[in-house]
Amino acid sequence: MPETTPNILSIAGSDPSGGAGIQADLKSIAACGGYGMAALTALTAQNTHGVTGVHLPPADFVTAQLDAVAADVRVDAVKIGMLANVETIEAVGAWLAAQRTGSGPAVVLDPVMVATSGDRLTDDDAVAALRYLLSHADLVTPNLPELAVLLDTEPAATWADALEQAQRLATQADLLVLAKGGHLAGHDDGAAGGRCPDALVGPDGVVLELDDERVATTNTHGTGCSLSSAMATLYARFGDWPTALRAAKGWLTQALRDADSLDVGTGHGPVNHLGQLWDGRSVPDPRADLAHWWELIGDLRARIDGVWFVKELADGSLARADFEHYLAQDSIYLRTYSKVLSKAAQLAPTLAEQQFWAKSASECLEMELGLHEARLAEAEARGETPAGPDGAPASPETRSYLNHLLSAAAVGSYPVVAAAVLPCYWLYQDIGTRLAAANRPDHPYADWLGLYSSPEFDAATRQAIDITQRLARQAPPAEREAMLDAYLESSRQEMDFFAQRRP
Ligand SMILES: Nc1ncnc2c1ncn2[C@@H]1O[C@H](COP(=O)(O)OP(=O)(O)OP(=O)(O)O)[C@@H](O)[C@H]1O
Ligand SMILES: Cc1ncc(CO)c(N)n1
Repeated sequence: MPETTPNILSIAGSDPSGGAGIQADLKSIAACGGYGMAALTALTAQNTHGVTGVHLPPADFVTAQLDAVAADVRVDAVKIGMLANVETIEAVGAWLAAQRTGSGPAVVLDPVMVATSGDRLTDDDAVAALRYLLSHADLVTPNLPELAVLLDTEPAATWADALEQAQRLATQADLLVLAKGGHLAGHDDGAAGGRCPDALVGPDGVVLELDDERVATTNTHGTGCSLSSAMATLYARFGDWPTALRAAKGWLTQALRDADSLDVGTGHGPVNHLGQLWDGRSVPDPRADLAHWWELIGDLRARIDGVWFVKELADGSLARADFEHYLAQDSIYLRTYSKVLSKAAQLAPTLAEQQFWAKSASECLEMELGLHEARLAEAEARGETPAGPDGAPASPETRSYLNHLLSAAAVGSYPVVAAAVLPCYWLYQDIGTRLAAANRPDHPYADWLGLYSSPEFDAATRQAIDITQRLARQAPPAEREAMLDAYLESSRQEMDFFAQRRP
């Protein structure tokens, strides 16, 4: 593994049937790429039907376990589960307070109160102490009944209520809340076709909402334990909570899909924590996911639609002189962009990819000829001759975009070149779809807008995305970072290109 493996400490109770508690935590931590450690706060006698007994070690022995670990091991993140009574909560709180001076470990608190089976796992008088413990956590992961108890209110009946309650708790306790849809009313376990939303909510509202499928299984024992330890591990690996949630949710949903291939007990069985590893799949890194890259430029995409040129081209108010300036700059751009695509063809390891880039490079030149003809027509309409493609000077914006692409082509690897050329396909295709939709027979640029969207260009864009996606997944972290940097810079340049003004 190229990254340093993070050390994750679970402070939780034992479930001897292995589906929840520290047993679930250790499996989840391992599945998500961490080194798992566990300090026991409670022993439960438990199976897939419920809890039949609880035995608690003295609180100072919980402290002794925590001190032994901390005296020796760097702890990157802590997941806290079942804390059965006030003494244990206070012991863990005091230990956390000592750890969290300066840059201590990230802390995920799963405020376990009731098992999936309905059995109570926490004393009534411990609730106030748990509220106090929130001050030592970065993220709290209550299910809907626990969220309501922490706020001293009724459980949310709708997802909108749940988000509102989560924001209230985030504001009160000044931390992130992971609102979980597992208990959403009207969503019985096993119901097919339903959704199972989760959301990260901060004091200012929803940070990330994921609405995944609800897996039709009754084997959901320990999902809360598993999710919270996955969050601790993936945060330690990736360094931010939304990325951790994307990865954790994807992993957990698959572990639920794989759950029925286990045969553990006759009640609510466990999820299949390690099934993905057995199948040779580790938790995919969301930072290598191009859908995530696309979201990273969400603000920029929204701004492109508001750029004067795009707006005026769409509504037809664009001045002819501005249109001509754009045609001239686009000509210059395409000539060099075609060379960069040829570089991608030169670097491509397979015949299919070499052919794809070479064909794209050639199509760019055909498009350039089309632009040239359009400029001739514009100029002829005014009785002038336009500057030839080799004569028109590049604007500062055009030059800046091309310099970026040329430096990627000069020093970048094949994956970096692919990432650098991608936004020109993807953003153009995206804007083009909307521009083509704005077309009408009497539009002054009707012919032109008609060119903006074609099934061929859509297919080429899809292929460029697929190639880059495969390269991003295969790239080691440093190269993936370089790919993302090149992609983000090209996206900004694309925006500035559209926004440029005629001198
Ligand atoms: N049937 C399901 N399909 C997909 N995801 C599910 C399903 N049931 C629960 N989840 C997910 O499991 C996680 C835990 O949610 P839940 O609200 O059930 O927490 P919990 O009650 O703390 O769990 P536990 O069952 O361990 O007590 C959430 O990410 C939730 O979306
Ligand atoms: C030990 C333990 N911790 C947490 C839960 C919550 O699922 C459970 N059932 N058992």
